[in-house]
Amino acid sequence: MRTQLDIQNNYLLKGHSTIRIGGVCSHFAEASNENSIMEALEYAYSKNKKVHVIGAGSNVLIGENPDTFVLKMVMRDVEVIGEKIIAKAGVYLPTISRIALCHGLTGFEWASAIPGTIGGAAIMNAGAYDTEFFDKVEAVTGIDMNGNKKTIPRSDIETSHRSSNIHPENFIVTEVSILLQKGDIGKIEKKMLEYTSYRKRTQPKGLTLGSTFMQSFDFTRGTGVSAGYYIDQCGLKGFTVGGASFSKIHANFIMNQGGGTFSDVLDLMEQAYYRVQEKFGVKLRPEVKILADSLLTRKFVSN
Ligand SMILES: NC(=O)C1=CN([C@@H]2O[C@H](COP(=O)(O)OP(=O)(O)OC[C@H]3O[C@@H](n4cnc5c(N)ncnc54)[C@H](OP(=O)(O)O)[C@@H]3O)[C@@H](O)[C@H]2O)C=CC1
Ligand SMILES: C=C(O[C@H]1[C@H](O)[C@@H](CO)O[C@H](OP(=O)(O)OP(=O)(O)OC[C@H]2O[C@@H](n3ccc(=O)[nH]c3=O)[C@H](O)[C@@H]2O)[C@@H]1NC(C)=O)C(=O)O
Repeated sequence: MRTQLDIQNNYLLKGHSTIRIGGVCSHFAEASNENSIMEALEYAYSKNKKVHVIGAGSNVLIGENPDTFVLKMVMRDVEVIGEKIIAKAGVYLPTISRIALCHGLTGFEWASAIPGTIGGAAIMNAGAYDTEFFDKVEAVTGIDMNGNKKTIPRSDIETSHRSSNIHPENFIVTEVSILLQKGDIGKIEKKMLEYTSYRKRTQPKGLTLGSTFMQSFDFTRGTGVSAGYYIDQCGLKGFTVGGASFSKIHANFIMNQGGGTFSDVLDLMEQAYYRVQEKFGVKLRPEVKILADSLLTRKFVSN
């Protein structure tokens, strides 16, 4: 019998999401290498459970008691070869920005205060300040749900706003190769400070999942429009359900004010979805990933 992986039953997930909401999953383990991923897949298959991967949990809203195997990526090695940085999936984005700065490499300044991991960023095509994760990616390596290892070159990866054709239900990202350019250390640091300062001015601190909904494309203006703009225009800043509210600083951020629940957050999302649709005819699309067994009563999630 294989014993390397420490699998825990009936595990409380709350601490693994940055909004600090979430119930008990049937199985939980931390993957520190590829073997542990293989072992988790085998075990989940034997128990007929789906595997859900989490990184920093900065974008995942966790339901009451998901009957699933949650695998947290804690693979955190980083290698720098010339202008290339090869990072394991559990490495935090700001760590890469700081390593790039130390090596005088430019192109990853945008991520210096983004609270996610490389793996989460690859699945979601993370981005900020008109830059996207895949702008600097050379290849993504991972393991499919049958246990096969595969490296996907950037040329085979299709991306759009906050999405790529790498889907977590088929593929667990283990490593990303990022190609940057030599730059001026002073300029790199200045850019990082500017981004961090913009973030501090425009986004709230606290228990949140960052942007709740994606930007919507405005065809007349030919640009993406912040969901925060639409939600704000509907007068929802500060609007509260139970222990959760829309931030007074940025309307697209839902804050857990203490004691907020999964259903409080879904109720807020529902309010925003229907009010924005009524006022602007725009259908907001959730940016947050929802880890829950059933959402059949919440039609807005799949609209
Ligand atoms: N621009 C900004 O200001 C912010 C951006 N973000 C971005 O949101 C993303 C969240 O990152 P993170 O907190 O680590 O992710 P999460 O832990 O929140 O996971 C989000 C989803 O991504 C999938 N996932 C995560 N890691 C992996 C992996 N290694 N392999 C396969 N699937 C994976 C999972 O899908 P499943 O459950 O289906 O398995 C999970 O539900 C990042 O892209 C981050 O940059 C977050 C906050 C602010
Ligand atoms: C926070 C995230 O990413 C953020 C990223 O940090 C910022 C900065 O570049 O740009 C996106 O937000 P965003 O579209 O809301 O951009 P912001 O710069 O915050 O806001 C744009 C504009 O919307 C308007 N706005 C925003 C919030 C608000 O309450 N009211 C309002 O009117 C303002 O005009 C503001 O100038 C990303 N979100 C998405 C879904 O693209 C995340 O992914 O979790």
